[in-house]
Amino acid sequence: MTRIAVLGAGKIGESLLSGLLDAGRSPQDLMFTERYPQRAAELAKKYDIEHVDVIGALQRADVVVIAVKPQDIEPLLDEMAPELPPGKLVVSMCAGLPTALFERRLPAGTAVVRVMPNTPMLVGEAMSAISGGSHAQDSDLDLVEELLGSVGKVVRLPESQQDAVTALSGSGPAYFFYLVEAMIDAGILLGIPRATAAELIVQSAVGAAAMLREGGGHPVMLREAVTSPAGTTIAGIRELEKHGVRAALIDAIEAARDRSVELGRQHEAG
Ligand SMILES: NC(=O)C1=CN([C@@H]2O[C@H](COP(=O)(O)OP(=O)(O)OC[C@H]3O[C@@H](n4cnc5c(N)ncnc54)[C@H](O)[C@@H]3O)[C@@H](O)[C@H]2O)C=CC1
Ligand SMILES: O=C(O)[C@@H]1CCC=N1
Repeated sequence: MTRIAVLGAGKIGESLLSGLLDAGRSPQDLMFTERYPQRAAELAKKYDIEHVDVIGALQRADVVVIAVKPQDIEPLLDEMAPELPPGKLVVSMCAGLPTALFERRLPAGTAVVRVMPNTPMLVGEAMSAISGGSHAQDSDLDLVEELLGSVGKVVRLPESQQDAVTALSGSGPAYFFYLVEAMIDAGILLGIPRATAAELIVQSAVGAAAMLREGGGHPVMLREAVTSPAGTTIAGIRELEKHGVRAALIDAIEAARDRSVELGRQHEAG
């Protein structure tokens, strides 16, 4: 069985470990590093997975998944570079960081796959986009697709699209959570208790997501079906248009894309 080490067990690292366990992977095939001892101890206990140091992870794992913040990548690469044995597959989940950075800093010929996942991995509903670096073979992409396919959907894309993907599906869940949060606030304004408002909105979000995915309908047609002539929905839609919500979302996603590009540029000289 492929042994997987996750370097940096924060939100994404934990989501991956938890998702892989739920998908049936044995705890013996998983390991992680984590710089905060208390966090490491909590996770080792919760999931019965071994906490190892970086050298142990690089020696024992077949696939090394990097899940530290882009801002923390430099010291980790310094630690990895002299210790990475040949033949290991390096998978980066770091926003903005190009495969070329890892290829430049790790031993020559290292196979690198860049992934942009998202936190719904925790419940087996991730959207992950994967791109191979210049030494990654089809078999490396197949392996990463199989791993991430067990915790959600996977698409293969050219690396040039990864910054846009980061803004769309990497950050995307945050924008849905933000909308849900705002809609619950609206319920409070209208005098509905918070718990009831949350139940109404969360189930509406789940139902709408299921219609988008399983009903195969176009979002415009689905929205039109809710929008009756002289009805309630159009009164609300007029306000959304008046406040420029569509343009705000487009601008938000463009800003997130730009930030991803910037995160990559910060490491260009390294
Ligand atoms: N949170 C999200 O929704 C998504 C995050 N990402 C990417 O995943 C990566 C991780 O993000 P999060 O999990 O949100 O961050 P986080 O801050 O929750 O987790 C990072 C973890 O790495 C640990 N760490 C840092 N340097 C380390 C080192 N040298 N050795 C061992 N552990 C180390 C930190 O203590 C922390 O627990 C980032 O690069 C981010 O761009 C990608 C997609 C979605
Ligand atoms: O906010 C971030 O930088 C990370 C990357 C995509 C989602 N969260």
